Amino acid sequence: MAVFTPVSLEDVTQWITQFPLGKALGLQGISSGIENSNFFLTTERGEYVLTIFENLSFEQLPFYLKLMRHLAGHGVLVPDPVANDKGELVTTLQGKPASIVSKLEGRSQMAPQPVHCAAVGAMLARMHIAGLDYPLHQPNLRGLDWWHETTPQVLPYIPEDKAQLLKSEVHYQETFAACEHYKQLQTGPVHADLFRNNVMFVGEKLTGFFDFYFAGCDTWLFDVAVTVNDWCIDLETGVLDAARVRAMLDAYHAVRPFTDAEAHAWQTMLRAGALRFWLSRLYDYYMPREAEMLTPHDPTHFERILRERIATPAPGLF
Ligand SMILES: Nc1ncnc2c1ncn2[C@@H]1O[C@H](COP(=O)(O)OP(=O)(O)OP(=O)(O)O)[C@@H](O)[C@H]1O
Ligand SMILES: N[C@@H](CCO)C(=O)O
Repeated sequence: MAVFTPVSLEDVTQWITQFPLGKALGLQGISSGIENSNFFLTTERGEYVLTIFENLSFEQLPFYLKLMRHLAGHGVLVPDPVANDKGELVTTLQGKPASIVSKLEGRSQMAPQPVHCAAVGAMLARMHIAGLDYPLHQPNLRGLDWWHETTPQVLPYIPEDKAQLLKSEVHYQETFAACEHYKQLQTGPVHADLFRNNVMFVGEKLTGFFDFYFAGCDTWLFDVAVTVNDWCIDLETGVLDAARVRAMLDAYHAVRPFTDAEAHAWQTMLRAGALRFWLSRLYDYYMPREAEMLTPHDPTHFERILRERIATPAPGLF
């Protein structure tokens, strides 16, 4: 159940007149998702997704929605937000911030093959390049500073061996982030949460990336690491599947070649990608916020991935 704020077709009849979408013909709550209230919205102009934001504020939302608008305008396949008659992408519905975006065709590919990983890698590289001239800046709010301040909050809840690993990995990442190699890494807007459930496919054809609400400015390589850590693994063990890794990295590299600095940082960045989600899952598990944690994600999945990345070198970037 992921409709926290109920909305009926009647509720949107008047509201929708501010958008160039004609009349609302149908509204259907979407059951998956745990952050926001989402609805499929049918209008005289076509199919859309209406989102009511349960946690993000009016001040925070323009970074994400304008980024989607910018990327869509540069030919990257993402939901395109619809502006109202005042040019606003975020408006008020049921007293909360709300937006309408185009509906992507297809469904998530939860058992990806190399062909799907290649499509994701190529689109990710296109997205990074398209973001270069995006004028707004917001740091990755789940980046190094957040790891630093969140680690002490979860330490009291976890056993000693996990606490040691967490502390030493945060220290390792902070040390790396201070070095010259790290400073040479290309940065810009990144998705930062490009898991299998945030990409749509029709068969082998990628139709779009969505759920940009963890996006922020960070190294491009961090985005690649997060994506590889989800798309190219055996879900039981966290072990990388060489064929899927190769397909994703080669497709990315063909669009935007990796640099030597990135090759140097790659193994560390895969660890960073695992640490980020281990920590956020620990945090959500031990300190759940009311609406969100209907089904907390399993933190040990990313602890396993982190241990595996430390123990076994991954295939190189190129
Ligand atoms: N633009 C879109 N086009 C097609 N379907 C969409 C679109 N946006 C969302 N959906 C559908 O709605 C579901 C929930 O969306 P989403 O994953 O963004 O939920 P959420 O609650 O915001 O976030 P989370 O994934 O963190 O729980 C998706 O799994 C997808 O099926
Ligand atoms: N992708 C995140 C959830 C937030 O979208 C996770 O698996 O922990």
